[in-house]
Amino acid sequence: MEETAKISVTGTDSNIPVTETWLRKHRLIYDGATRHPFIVSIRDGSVDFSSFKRWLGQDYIFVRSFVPFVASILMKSWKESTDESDMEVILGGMASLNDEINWFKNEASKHHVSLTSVVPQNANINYCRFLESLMSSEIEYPVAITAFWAIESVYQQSFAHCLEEGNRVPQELKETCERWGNEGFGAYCDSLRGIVDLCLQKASAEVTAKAEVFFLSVVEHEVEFWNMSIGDASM
Ligand SMILES: Cc1ncc(CNC=O)c(N)n1
Repeated sequence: MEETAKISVTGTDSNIPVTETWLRKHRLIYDGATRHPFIVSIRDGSVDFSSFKRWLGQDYIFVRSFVPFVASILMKSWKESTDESDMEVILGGMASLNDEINWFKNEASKHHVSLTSVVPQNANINYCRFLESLMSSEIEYPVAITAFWAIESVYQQSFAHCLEEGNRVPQELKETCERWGNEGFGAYCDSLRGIVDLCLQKASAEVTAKAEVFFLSVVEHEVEFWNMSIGDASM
């Protein structure tokens, strides 16, 4: 009882960081993204390789749209952030995307996936459109950085879950899991989370409420993205 009484609905309780209140409040939907059947199948080794290849090709397209999105966050942090170190965290994220694009090309050739002939599927198109809408100058920095943290953290938690004790990840997919599930990427996500919590501590209730809506949208888009990867017919 004590515990629940402390949870603030608006996220303005200064004792509990906003991201913590959201993760408690939206636990089920969040776990739906980080424990999706596609992720579970990678973890237990039952993954269908055609699903993996589909994911690989689609995610390459997503990551290419993600780069200008991160660039727009960098711009917003330069204009709107009160903390100089934000820019360095975001820049670090951008730098790793450069490496990531090369990794995708290399991985695709290993699995005989032709990246130039991948046709973006609906879930991907919708997600990329969503990213583009967040690049608008109308979107406040705290809202945009919230979405950014959520996007990175769903991948980090999903792939870190694959690497947990007792996993049966196929050899060919270990590197993929390591890419987002490694400790360094975890620390980077924690830094982003810290930025979000600090930003929202200072933000208005209106901006905080808007950030929560976008947090949930990210989680929903991530679920749709995994659904698309396993070839869900409803896509
Ligand atoms: C659909 C999706 N969400 C998050 C990430 C992780 N961020 C950058 O790589 C990703 N690659 N793809």
